[in-house]
Amino acid sequence: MSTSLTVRPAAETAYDAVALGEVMLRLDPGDRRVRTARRFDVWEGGGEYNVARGLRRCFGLRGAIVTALADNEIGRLVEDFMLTGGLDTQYVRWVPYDGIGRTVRNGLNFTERGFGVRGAVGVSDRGNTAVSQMRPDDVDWDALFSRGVRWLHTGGIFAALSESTADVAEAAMAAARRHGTIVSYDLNYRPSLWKGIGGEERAREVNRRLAQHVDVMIGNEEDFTASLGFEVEGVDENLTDLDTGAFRAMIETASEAYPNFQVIATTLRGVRSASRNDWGAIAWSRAEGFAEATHRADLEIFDRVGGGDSFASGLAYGLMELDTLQQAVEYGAAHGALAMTTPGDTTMVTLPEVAKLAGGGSARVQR
Ligand SMILES: O=C(O)C(=O)C[C@H](O)[C@H](O)CO
Repeated sequence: MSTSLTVRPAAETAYDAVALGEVMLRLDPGDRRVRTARRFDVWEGGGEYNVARGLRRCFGLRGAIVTALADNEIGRLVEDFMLTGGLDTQYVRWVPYDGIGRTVRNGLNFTERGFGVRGAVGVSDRGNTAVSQMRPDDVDWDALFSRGVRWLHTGGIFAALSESTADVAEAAMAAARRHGTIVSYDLNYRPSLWKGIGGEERAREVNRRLAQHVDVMIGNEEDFTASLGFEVEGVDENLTDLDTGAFRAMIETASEAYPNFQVIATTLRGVRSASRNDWGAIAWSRAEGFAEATHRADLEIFDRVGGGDSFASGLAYGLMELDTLQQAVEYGAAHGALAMTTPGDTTMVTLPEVAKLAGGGSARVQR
């Protein structure tokens, strides 16, 4: 266990990680475009879910997902993916389907991954979903967390789904902390979601309220600015001439504003094109101070969606199972980098691959 956090020992818990969030069906046109597609690959994805699934599938920890789905064939396909992802689905709330989706439906996410100068394009079709209609008392949070949970992960995507989901997140986070569960939150600012419910002003009000229940706060520079109002001075959106000093200053300000934050972590991604990034990460903890992951210049990317979530799951794994914040941030950055080499939103890589890259290994053929 890292010296940055006191995480409950696995032996006295039912789950290592529980995620609260939406799980959508991702429709992926492969190397073509959505607008001219004739067939799609399907995957599942959701910012919060991807983290628990990564902890299960790559890192071998025990996880559950709390979400809601309309009970139709699409919802059951998402369930099939979640079962393949290895998460316990007993906390999925199944809402009767009305036959045409007038009152309740499941989220669809059409995303093409871009190539070179053509950026990735995402179109989500996720209004009026079962998960957006969740209420705080839909789940008996005290019953769940009294079973013993080491880690809860949720975030700013779930909080932005409707007027009610921020209250659901707050109920879950408060209950988790009452039972000694570490709470992580990825700000994941999505302007398209906040637009219908009060825009950036509401995003800040909601995220500032929820931040008071967070132990481990995660986001990139845009997230910290749009969601919490902390500026990273002097960087442009492509992070050219990256100066990590500006990130350190922002993190110090955030740590003073929220004494409950034990760890703050941000990815450093300079987007050179759809298929190339500069990639790194910086983390801070109250106990250990700053740690920076190895900076990877000009990283090749196959599918960037979910890279930040895989960073979060590698970081969480490190904070639960490894010794130092430096190891945790290296595992996060390595897992994020590797997850972006495969299609879909979720990880397809193994713990030995993450450990090797985090330790400075190369991509030489293994046979
Ligand atoms: O939940 C969303 O908004 C998505 O776009 C799904 C993706 O899996 C997720 O955001 C990746 O971080």
